[in-house]
Amino acid sequence: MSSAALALEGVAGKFAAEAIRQDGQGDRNSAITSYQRAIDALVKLIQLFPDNTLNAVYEQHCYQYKKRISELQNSPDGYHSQNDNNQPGASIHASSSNQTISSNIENMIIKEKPNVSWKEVIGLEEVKTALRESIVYPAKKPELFTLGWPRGILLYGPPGCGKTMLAAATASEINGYFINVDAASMMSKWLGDAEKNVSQLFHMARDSSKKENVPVIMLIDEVDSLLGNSQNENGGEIRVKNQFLTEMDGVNDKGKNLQTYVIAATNKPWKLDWAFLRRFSKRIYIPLPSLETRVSLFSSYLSKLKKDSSVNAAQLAQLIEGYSASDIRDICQSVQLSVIDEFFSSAESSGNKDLTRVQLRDVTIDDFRKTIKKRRPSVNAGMIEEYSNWTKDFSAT
Ligand SMILES: Nc1ncnc2c1ncn2[C@@H]1O[C@H](COP(=O)(O)OP(=O)(O)OP(=O)(O)O)[C@@H](O)[C@H]1O
Repeated sequence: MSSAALALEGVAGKFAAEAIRQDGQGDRNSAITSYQRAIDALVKLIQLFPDNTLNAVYEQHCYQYKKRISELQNSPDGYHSQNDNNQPGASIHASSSNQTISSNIENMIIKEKPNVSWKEVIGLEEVKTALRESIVYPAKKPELFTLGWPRGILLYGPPGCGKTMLAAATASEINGYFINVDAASMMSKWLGDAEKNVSQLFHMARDSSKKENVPVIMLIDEVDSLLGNSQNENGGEIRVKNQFLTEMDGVNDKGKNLQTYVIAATNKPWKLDWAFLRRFSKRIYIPLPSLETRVSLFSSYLSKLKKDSSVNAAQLAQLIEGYSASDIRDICQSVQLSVIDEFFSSAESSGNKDLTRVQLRDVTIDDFRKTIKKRRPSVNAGMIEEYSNWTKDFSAT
């Protein structure tokens, strides 16, 4: 989460805590004002950061605060309808309410049958082979694996190179559910006790797999944030980690009857300790795209662009060594946006309201050069060296 989002979240949390205290003391008017301020801060947070995975949780808080404001405004003493479990604050500090934690967890995870295919993941052929061997084959023919097979797979490497896509494509290949969880959000104070979140999550994955008899792939993104430096109020990182390890042991020991796989993803594998790594017996590096992959990435994006003959995937791929796949996508998008911008500006300045008469101009290689000049790769050379050092010591495919 960005520091601006964190700061805003802090403001909302402060008002909410104040509201709950005032509410508890029977200070109705102050409580209403503080609940309203908490709502305002949360609404702003949701508007400014629409992609934040915690937004569903914030919305739920807003709903509860609004409900409480209307109770306070409408009943003579404002207090008769409450009990401890449905106090508005119970879900913020949800340390004792399993039900709230469970609904929060369900809100923040996406359980879906994904429609990403292997073909859409460009390059990374060795990684796809490793995932086929570790997940796809055992899921399709478990009886062949008399010695068992690994359930925990770690994907590590720079951001934006396909870790999430690969996990989703694997789930799609075995026609399974894909549960995508952001570990940093799971540790957030808004979701209460992180230790319970972890067990709830595994419980839900196992349950879905058993009840519906489908394999489940659980992707835990930013898994390093489970293991330290979190904002967990109780400072319970060790307990969270132990809970996670226990759950992983449960998954690893279940034999061929359990079709639940845990893919952990991280950009900072060096933050993971051995107790953790031991449970992830496959550890696979997802590198920056090679020259060949960059050519394929550009070819794929260029095929959807209106361009002139100066634009050529092989030449562009040479220009952007060190960039990630998502950098490449962003560059192509940004080039397209700049010509679309021109399209609308020229239509407006010529007073031409009929957009069908204006022509979108072709993208040229110069458009790309300008955009690339303004945009640095999102990963630096120092980090790549760190990955390669870590790979020497810990990779396992
Ligand atoms: N190998 C790839 N082939 C095609 N597109 C890719 C590939 N890798 C990344 N992309 C593009 O970049 C976007 C981000 O990729 P993805 O989320 O899989 O990266 P990630 O490695 O999981 O990043 P992070 O570490 O930030 O979570 C994808 O939605 C896709 O558009």
